[in-house]
Amino acid sequence: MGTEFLKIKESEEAKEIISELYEKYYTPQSEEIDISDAYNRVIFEDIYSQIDFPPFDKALKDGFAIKSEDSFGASEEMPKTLEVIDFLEAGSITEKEVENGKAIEISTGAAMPKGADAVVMVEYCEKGENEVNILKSATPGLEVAKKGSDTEKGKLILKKGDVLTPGRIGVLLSQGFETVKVYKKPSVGVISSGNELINPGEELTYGKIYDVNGNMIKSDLTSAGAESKFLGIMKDDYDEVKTTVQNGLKECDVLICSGGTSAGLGDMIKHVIDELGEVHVHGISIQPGKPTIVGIIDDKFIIGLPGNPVSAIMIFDVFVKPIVAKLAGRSYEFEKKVIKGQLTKRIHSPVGRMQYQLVKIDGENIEPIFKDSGAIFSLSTADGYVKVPKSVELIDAGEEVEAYLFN
Ligand SMILES: Nc1nc2c(c(=O)[nH]1)N[C@H]1C(S)=C(S)[C@@H](COP(=O)(O)OP(=O)(O)OC[C@H]3O[C@@H](n4cnc5c(N)ncnc54)[C@H](O)[C@@H]3O)O[C@H]1N2
Ligand code: MOO
Repeated sequence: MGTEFLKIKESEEAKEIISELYEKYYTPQSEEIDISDAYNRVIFEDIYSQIDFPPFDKALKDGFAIKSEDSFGASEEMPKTLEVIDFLEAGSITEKEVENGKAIEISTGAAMPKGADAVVMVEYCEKGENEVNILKSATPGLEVAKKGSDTEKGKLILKKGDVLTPGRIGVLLSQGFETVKVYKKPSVGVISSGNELINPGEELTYGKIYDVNGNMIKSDLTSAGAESKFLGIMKDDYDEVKTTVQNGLKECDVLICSGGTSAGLGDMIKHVIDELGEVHVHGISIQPGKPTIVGIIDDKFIIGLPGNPVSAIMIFDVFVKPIVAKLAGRSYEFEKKVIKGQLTKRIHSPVGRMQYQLVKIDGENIEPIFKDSGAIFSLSTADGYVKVPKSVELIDAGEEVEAYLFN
């Protein structure tokens, strides 16, 4: 088996290759789901209002529906007295019409009766047996929501790509939608590889370590909008890697492996992809994450993340998450925010590799905290990273840098 990297790619070149492969092999899919399951899903096509909302002129307060002109000049000292001819609850209707000198008692949410153009709140009325004293003058339209005043039939109410928040689900419910067409969540499988890896709950014997990458990457995939599955740990055994990869690809749109990507004896992923498909990237000129692999098998992405957890999550965040998010309809949510500040400590970076230096941010202070690619605790305290260009060996404390924030 060969042990050499393919030609190492620059970071931007690798991104372009990934993006071209995405365009060639992937198209976002949709599915119709029940509105009760719609929370946090992404709308697949523009949605137009099917009805006016509110669908009728609606009373906004409990009180009396009147002709506003009948109340002009009314006050506590000089109330206007009107005959009460009916009572309207929300959901009920009446054939009676409000004429001059008449009123209909009305509940919040009821349809306005014919003839009335205002509601006087019950607080400004004195109710008698069959009549009511109006104690305050009402303007036309007072305490009435006109039909279609919130949204008119045929108006664009939600756009393709909108994430379904409770408020947006509320809009769909007000329009009577039972189902909604959303982006189908891409199914993405994660596999960890390495003879040294053990599952949580297993005894930690000498030389073994707990698997970090599997469920760490799975959780980040969930945040990108994927249906993510951890498919377990595989040993550094060619046949086991091959079978696990083949089975994973049957049930997933994208398969992500970690570990076994570099040039060592136990590093099988590249050879398996060579046999089953094609390796498009092996090696990116960045730190951490140099041994990254991008391949295609059966028209699907197979990604080999470096085993070191910091490298794995950084490579996932920079190169893989954006395409998964795009397939899930949420790419724009993962555009990186950039802030400027001063470095608190000097950064050393390897010449010839772009470095993604983990940083902690405190106001204008940007503190480099990258130790090594296996130091998971430093990752847990990082707010983002600073990109150190490959030609730069050192950035001094006090210099201004740009930090890219994790989402
Ligand atoms: N001769 C060379 N050796 C290495 C190179 C190189 O270019 N030439 N690159 C180094 C770099 S950089 C990295 S990063 C690592 C990545 O290699 P692999 O992807 O083959 O990863 P492993 O060797 O399997 O593991 C590396 C390290 O990470 C730990 N690990 C692996 N998987 C997990 C996991 N799921 N959870 C937690 N920790 C994990 C593993 O135990 C090792 O300590 O290669 C260098 N070598
Ligand atoms: O890419 Mo490795 O991640 O430098 O440690």
